[in-house]
Amino acid sequence: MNANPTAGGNTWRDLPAAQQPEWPDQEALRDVIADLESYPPLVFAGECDQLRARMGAVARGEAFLLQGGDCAEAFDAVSADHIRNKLKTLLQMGAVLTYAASVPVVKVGRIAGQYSKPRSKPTETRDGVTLPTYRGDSVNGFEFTEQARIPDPQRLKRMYHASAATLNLVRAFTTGGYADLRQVHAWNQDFVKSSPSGQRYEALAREIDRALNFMHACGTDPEEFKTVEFFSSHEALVLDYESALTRVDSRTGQLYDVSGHMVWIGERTRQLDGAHIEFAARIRNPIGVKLGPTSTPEDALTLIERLDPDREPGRLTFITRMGADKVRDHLPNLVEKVTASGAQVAWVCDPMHGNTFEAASGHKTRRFDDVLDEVKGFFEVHHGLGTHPGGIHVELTGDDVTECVGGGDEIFVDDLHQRYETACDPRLNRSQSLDLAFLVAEMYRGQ
Ligand SMILES: O=C[C@H](O)[C@H](O)COP(=O)(O)O
Ligand SMILES: C=C(OP(=O)(O)O)C(=O)O
Repeated sequence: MNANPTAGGNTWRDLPAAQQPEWPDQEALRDVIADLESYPPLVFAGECDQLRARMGAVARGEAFLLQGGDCAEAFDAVSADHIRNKLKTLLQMGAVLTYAASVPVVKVGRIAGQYSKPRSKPTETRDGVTLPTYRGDSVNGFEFTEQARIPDPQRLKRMYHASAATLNLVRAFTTGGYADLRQVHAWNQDFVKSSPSGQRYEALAREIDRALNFMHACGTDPEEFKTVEFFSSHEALVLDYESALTRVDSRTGQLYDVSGHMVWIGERTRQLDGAHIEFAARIRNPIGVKLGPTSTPEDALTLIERLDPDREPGRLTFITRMGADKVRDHLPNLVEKVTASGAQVAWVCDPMHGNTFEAASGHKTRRFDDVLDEVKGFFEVHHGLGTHPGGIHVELTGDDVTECVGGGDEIFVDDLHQRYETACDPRLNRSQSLDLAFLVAEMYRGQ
């Protein structure tokens, strides 16, 4: 695999690129880019192809996507505990969803690269002091000081190393026996037994138990339970980083962004004539595009033309994030028109980003019920149209934070300050995430 910026990975440079850091020292940036171009890939292009094939199954209605993780990963959270808790939560959710959906669940983390954030405003003001906004650990520091908020390109190298360390541990856990399905099920049984909210899922957990015993009795090779396929993803936001990690695949001569298996383009950077779509069009990774409530069917069709000209199921995923109050009105027209065009995209619901509000305490938060309601609306719309509700994309953590309100072990607005640890948007905590998985599972079975 060769770094070859002349092969087409840099064509975005001629176009307007939204949400890019204003690096104060261009020479330092150039040095960093040169270093990044010399680093080994974080993922292998063949793995990206594998994920594209899995996403093809999602697009055809034969699999379900579970994509989740932090809103913003942080360098100081690259620890065994944080990574393990997050992975454990995702695997537990995956086990419940697999049983309920009776189709393979493709598991993709917002992990090992989710270090850059698009922001609504370029500056932030506190107590009369105005500073540049925090744009993720890949760009500047969270601390509210003038020095910390200066974009520093050296952070792009820290992002690479933090991603490598995270991915290394994820690979070790998922292939080394930690993620054994029987172990994952035992964790779910613990959740059901020990948490007040878990108890309502006892019947489902018992059914899963019986299914595992049945497979065991039938002589299923226990080795098959031992490993799990898991992929990484992040928003391809800072294009200097993404293009420095874009390489020509020696097998095929095509370009891959080897910073992660899947990358997505966000709601704020999906301009049809902008740099991000141009960048995404050049690489062979599976691509996601966020679609908010202002997206039109024409936008969606143009995105398909640009990003999936060959109409290859699995290449393009639309991650809709309408808001619970809008999903039932806005989504049908998009899905109808795209389906009528003959394109086979995967449809995935992000029930987080359209449901954010500010509590009186000043904390950005989301109501668990709104999150659940958006997923419900998403399922309803797809059932109504006979299309496949392909998955969920969720901001979550495996830690017991207090960032979103509601859930079975209810968090109240007054609790938010207790463990509000996100660097950007509020995440579901461990128990809220498991709640969501069980409730989506019930939804799936209620179809
Ligand atoms: O995660 C998404 C965005 O980066 C985030 O919602 C932006 O937050 P802001 O509106 O506080 O800038
Ligand atoms: C920025 C994000 O979402 P959106 O682009 O949908 O606002 C995100 O998922 O981190």
